Amino acid sequence: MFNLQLESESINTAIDALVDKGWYFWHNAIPTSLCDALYFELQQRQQDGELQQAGIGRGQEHQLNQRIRRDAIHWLERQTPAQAQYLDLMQQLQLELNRQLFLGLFEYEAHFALYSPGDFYKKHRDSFRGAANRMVTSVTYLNPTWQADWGGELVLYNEEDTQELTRLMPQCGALALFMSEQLPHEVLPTRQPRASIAGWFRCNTSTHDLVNPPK
Ligand SMILES: O=C(O)CCC(=O)C(=O)O
Ligand SMILES: [Fe+2]
Repeated sequence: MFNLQLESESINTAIDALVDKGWYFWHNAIPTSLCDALYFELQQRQQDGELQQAGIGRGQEHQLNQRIRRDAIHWLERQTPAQAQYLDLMQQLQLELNRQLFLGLFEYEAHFALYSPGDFYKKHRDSFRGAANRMVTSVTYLNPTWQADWGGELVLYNEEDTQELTRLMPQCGALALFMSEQLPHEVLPTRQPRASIAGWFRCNTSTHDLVNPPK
């Protein structure tokens, strides 16, 4: 697995969709071999007790809230070749987003997420009060197979939150992209362990008198 690249034509399709409708579901975006390696790593980290309960908010506002989200996470920091390859692919996407949308994205952050049976993430937007610097959300799904009756769909709603836009099954190698502040979304309760990498392309808001929040 060397020099993996996202297909440039598909990147253009994805960016066009983000502009037109605020979201895109990219089937088979991430090569299966890389997904397998990431899936294995996530399972290993769970067995070794290296996942942490996910929280809501950052810094002082950070609080565990089991009623809203129940996944367990681990931040990616290029600890393994698989993590580095995944982050390289997202960097490729970031360069194109910058070039085509002039978003001024300067950073990408991502964590593994494991939803155990019964886990969910209630409807929310991916930005925090006073730190609206997440521009585009990415979620890659790692389970080798997913069946329709296993639940765990990602549901996207329109900006006004009056209507469901789509319901996406966490299929292996698929990459969901959407505008972070715009679209409310939720993860429906899953019946099987559900493995993913959630990430955010962020822009620098420090120039607007906001201090960039710590992880
Ligand atoms: O896993 C997903 O499909 C979405 C996760 C999510 O909304 C989040 O982590 O903010
Ligand atoms: Fe989210």
